[in-house]
Amino acid sequence: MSAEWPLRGLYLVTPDEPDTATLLARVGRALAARPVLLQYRNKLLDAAGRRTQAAEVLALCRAAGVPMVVNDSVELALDIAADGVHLGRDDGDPAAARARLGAGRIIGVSCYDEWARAVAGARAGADYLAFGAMFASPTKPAAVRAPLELLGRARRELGRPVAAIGGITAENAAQLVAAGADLLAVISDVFAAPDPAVRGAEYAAVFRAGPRPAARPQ
Ligand SMILES: Cc1ncc(COP(=O)(O)OP(=O)(O)O)c(N)n1
Ligand SMILES: Cc1nc(C(=O)O)sc1CCOP(=O)(O)O
Ligand SMILES: [Mg+2]
Repeated sequence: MSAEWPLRGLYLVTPDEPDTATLLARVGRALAARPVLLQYRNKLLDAAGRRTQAAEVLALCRAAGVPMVVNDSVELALDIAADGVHLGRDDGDPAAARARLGAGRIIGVSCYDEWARAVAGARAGADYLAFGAMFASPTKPAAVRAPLELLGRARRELGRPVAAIGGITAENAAQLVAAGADLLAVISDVFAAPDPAVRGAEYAAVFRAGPRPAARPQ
């Protein structure tokens, strides 16, 4: 399936849940919050376990009409026919990923706190550029912190949707959207909540108040 453009809204990233039934139950609730994008991410399972989970999460996303990207692996994205991939500094070259995936699939690139990575990612054809960590992250406590100003600068100068990640909560989300974030990438605040559907739905109001979306990259 293709993503709705411009990409703007809640972007859910799955937690490291080893039990597939538990993960699917949590994802099922979270999808009820109508995220614009979901990333399958698991840093603990082996490749076979990740493939099984990713394929099952993709089926839930398809049923909900939500595009799903895979963290780290172009091969896994191709294998299960996901909607794209998210690549960090250790995950391969975004331009090579574009050559493998073609024009229709989503490629997101981690930029951390580094402007040069954002410029290179935009040149390589990334569909969105992710900055973080914006706040202290329960999932990645050692992540480098990124200044809020990078969000607005990327939005103004690079013409790509901008994702913010790291320690985002429904309470601190508004300042990120006001600063220029199009996508709020969230793990703990939604997936550790008693009901991910209820917590996820709290993000909708933040986007109604924020700046206008960035144009789709050419
Ligand atoms: C939306 C989004 N932004 C950043 C990341 C982090 O990617 P990376 O640095 O490759 O770290 P891991 O997620 O692989 O641990 C992300 N996954 N998603
Ligand atoms: C996967 C990831 N990448 C980050 C970065 O800064 O690049 S922060 C992060 C974890 C985000 O999880 P939570 O919403 O629980 O803080
Ligand atoms: Mg990675």
